[in-house]
Amino acid sequence: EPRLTTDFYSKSCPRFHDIVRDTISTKQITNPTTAAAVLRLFFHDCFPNGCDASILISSTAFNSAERDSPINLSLPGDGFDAVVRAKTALELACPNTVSCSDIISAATRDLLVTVGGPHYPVFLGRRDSRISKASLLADLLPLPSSPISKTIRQFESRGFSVQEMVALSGAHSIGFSHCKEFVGLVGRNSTGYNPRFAVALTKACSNYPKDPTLSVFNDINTPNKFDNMYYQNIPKGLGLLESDHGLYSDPRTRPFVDLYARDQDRFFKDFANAMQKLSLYGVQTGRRGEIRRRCDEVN
Ligand code: HEM
Ligand SMILES: [Ca+2]
Repeated sequence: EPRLTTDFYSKSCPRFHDIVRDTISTKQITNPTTAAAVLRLFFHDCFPNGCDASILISSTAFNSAERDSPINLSLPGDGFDAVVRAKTALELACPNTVSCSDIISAATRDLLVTVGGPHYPVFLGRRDSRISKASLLADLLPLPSSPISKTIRQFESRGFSVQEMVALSGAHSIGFSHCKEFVGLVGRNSTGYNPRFAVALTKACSNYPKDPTLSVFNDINTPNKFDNMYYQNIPKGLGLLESDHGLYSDPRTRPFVDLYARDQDRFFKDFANAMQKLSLYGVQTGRRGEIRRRCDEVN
């Protein structure tokens, strides 16, 4: 099995990195929600069944694809659009050469850097899947309402430690969540929400049954900056999702929340390593898979 390398396109597409960086930074400037959109797209592509761009395939009359499974319906169009733009530019420069899955990984890293996150090397040479089925996705991604033990098991079964899970959750330092993902639990006493924050959230979401697009920043203090504020918020009851609070009520995860809250360098280091590890999870190389011509359909 060939291994991924950082210089995979150095001969076949020498401008690969420049083209990805240029397209996504233009997109991020016109639409600042792009970074979070692509980061979540990356997670939802890689975590269930490996980084193979299966998330980008559109459904057909004969196949309901991953992106149409309920958990993926809230993935913002800007994430898909950013990848498609980079693919279009890359097909002009180096036709039939660059996989959509490599674009997702490189774009995620570049966008993280534009919002203040750590830089890490991106290994390349992934091939794209020929299969994308909504039905195969059931229960493979964590839900905010999942018991933390279940989420830990999901990460451990893919080789990720509890510490890596907590570090990756720092992705919620940027982006937003729709009201329906958290509002049901906000008013209950048993949960970890700061009472004033709970009142503000209830108010912000009061019209959500009529307006399902209503949403709230994941990190109320620095919503557009990738930093360790997410971990500083949680002990104060300012985490948005029940799964964010959950990291503080469980003795297995709590020490890492405290560690990352006081040490941003340590968070960046562990996050970068865990992102690299996730970007290699379940990849297809060599003769497996294909280089998709269009990211939204198999060749
Ligand atoms: C650990 C369990 C996790 C749970 C339960 C969870 C759940 C969620 C939910 C419910 C949303 C809101 C989606 C919406 O309403 O549109 C969200 C947003 C987000 N998640 Fe997670 N997530 C988890 C881990 C991760 C990881 C590991 C990453 C990336 C490495 C990630 C990246 C994101 C990003 C960037 C957003 C914001 C998306 C946007 O602004 O468009 N999440 N997550
Ligand atoms: Ca932040």
